[in-house]
Amino acid sequence: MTKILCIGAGYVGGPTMAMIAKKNTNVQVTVVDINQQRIDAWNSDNLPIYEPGLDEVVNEARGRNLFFSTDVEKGIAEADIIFVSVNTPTKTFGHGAGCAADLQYWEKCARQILEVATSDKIVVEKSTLPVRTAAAMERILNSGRNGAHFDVLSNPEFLAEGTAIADLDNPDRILIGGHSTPEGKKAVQALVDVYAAWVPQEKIITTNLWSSELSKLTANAFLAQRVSSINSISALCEATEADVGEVAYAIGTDSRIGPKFLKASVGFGGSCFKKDILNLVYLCESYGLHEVAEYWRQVVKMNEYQERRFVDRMLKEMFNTIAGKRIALFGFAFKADTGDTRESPAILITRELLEENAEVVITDPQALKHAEQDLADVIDRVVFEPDPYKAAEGAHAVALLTEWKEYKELDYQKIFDRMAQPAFLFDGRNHLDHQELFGIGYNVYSIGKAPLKHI
Ligand SMILES: NC(=O)C1=CN([C@@H]2O[C@H](COP(=O)(O)OP(=O)(O)OC[C@H]3O[C@@H](n4cnc5c(N)ncnc54)[C@H](O)[C@@H]3O)[C@@H](O)[C@H]2O)C=CC1
Ligand SMILES: O=C(O)[C@H]1O[C@H](OP(=O)(O)OP(=O)(O)OC[C@H]2O[C@@H](n3ccc(=O)[nH]c3=O)[C@H](O)[C@@H]2O)[C@H](O)[C@@H](O)[C@@H]1O
Repeated sequence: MTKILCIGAGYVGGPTMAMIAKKNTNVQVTVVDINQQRIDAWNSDNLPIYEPGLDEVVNEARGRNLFFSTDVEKGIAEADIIFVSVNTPTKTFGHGAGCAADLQYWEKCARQILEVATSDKIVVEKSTLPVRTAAAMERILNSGRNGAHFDVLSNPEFLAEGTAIADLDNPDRILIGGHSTPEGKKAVQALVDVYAAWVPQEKIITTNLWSSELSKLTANAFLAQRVSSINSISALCEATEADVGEVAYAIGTDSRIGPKFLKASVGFGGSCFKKDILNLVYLCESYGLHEVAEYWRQVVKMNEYQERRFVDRMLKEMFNTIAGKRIALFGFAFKADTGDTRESPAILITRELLEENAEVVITDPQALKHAEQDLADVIDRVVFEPDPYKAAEGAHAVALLTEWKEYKELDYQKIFDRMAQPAFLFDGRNHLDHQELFGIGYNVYSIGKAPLKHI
């Protein structure tokens, strides 16, 4: 029986391995992590991440051919294929701080594999990494003296949070990068076989290692660029009374542009877009490609502009002062259907509102625990309220920051009746029915559209 190990039981490692185990009943899959609490949660009914459909997949495979453990060494010793899916955050210190990828967790794993392994292994980069990381990994792994041989593959993950299970079940493609040597090809084929259990062969793309590594950074950069592009146009729409939704629809019907990822918003968040673009920027800089670096850096700059612009607009429209005013933030997660708040625009927006001495109340159906951690240093200045009606009680403004479905279904008349007047609603996701809200009496401000105001 083939044994697969995954090091790192996070947003990628957990769901991805659960799907591999579900689809390959003849393969034993173990997911390990140094975080005991996380592993305990994976072994409980209360999984450590919120992801629609995840419970069912885990329940089907866990205990059968899917196991979660903190015994990293045992896992390494027994495995034939080792996925490494540890975090690769932006470096916060030393050379490349604020831009380069921090590879310390990855390298620690490589060294631990080298230390423990006594038989040949295929080591798969699942984490998102700078181009040519595999070369460094190969050098570390194959520096051992116990005769074990390691083939390094790149197999980046393209799932999006909130739709991880659907993305894993029916991926647009699986990308596997490897060497074209006989051993390299054999390793690639072993990984192709794992995915071929449910993914059609024509969707499994094999490339050289460097193309695979670079494709992951490029895919995220292109996706984020689309969001920044439409957000830049949203600013122009607000200045000209064009409607960004109409513009996005009109351009998206061009089959060369396509309709996806053109939703103007308060800004993109998530653990990866910013990190991966900065990683790309750093790589370009280190190869002396300064113009290319600057081109991509602008995508991140535009996103920061969009986040700040949202707060500036709130301030301006609420008579240039929000000091002492209660502002209810509807949603803190970086997108709907996840409890994840990493790089959520809500973090910067909360902090900017606090700078203006506003009284901030945060509500979110899944992300309040993470919100409390993100705002630990200002926790006594923020109220966390699971009930959106209570959050909005006495508020001068509601700002919708996450497009949770439940926010469409609230009774906005009831909310309006309990708010301070004039009542403001800032829809950072263009998620609600603005005409209806205006009819109730709200002053409605959305992204890239003319405001609907009574005052
Ligand atoms: N979150 C997402 O939607 C996506 C993330 N990625 C990439 O996947 C990688 C992982 O991301 P996430 O799962 O979000 O990170 P995460 O932070 O949720 O999980 C990483 C896990 O690795 C564990 N870990 C770190 N060092 C370890 C070690 N030496 N031994 C055992 N466990 C160790 C940590 O304790 C943590 O639980 C990153 O490179 C990210 O860029 C790629 C596609 C999607
Ligand atoms: O490498 C990663 O981590 C992943 O990053 C993104 O996935 P994710 O960040 O989970 O979520 P997205 O759906 O891409 O949304 C990212 C951000 O962009 C925002 N967004 C997205 C689309 C859009 O039209 N407008 C918009 O503002 C979302 O609200 C969210 O804040 C990519 O979509 C995945 O393919 C990739 O695997």
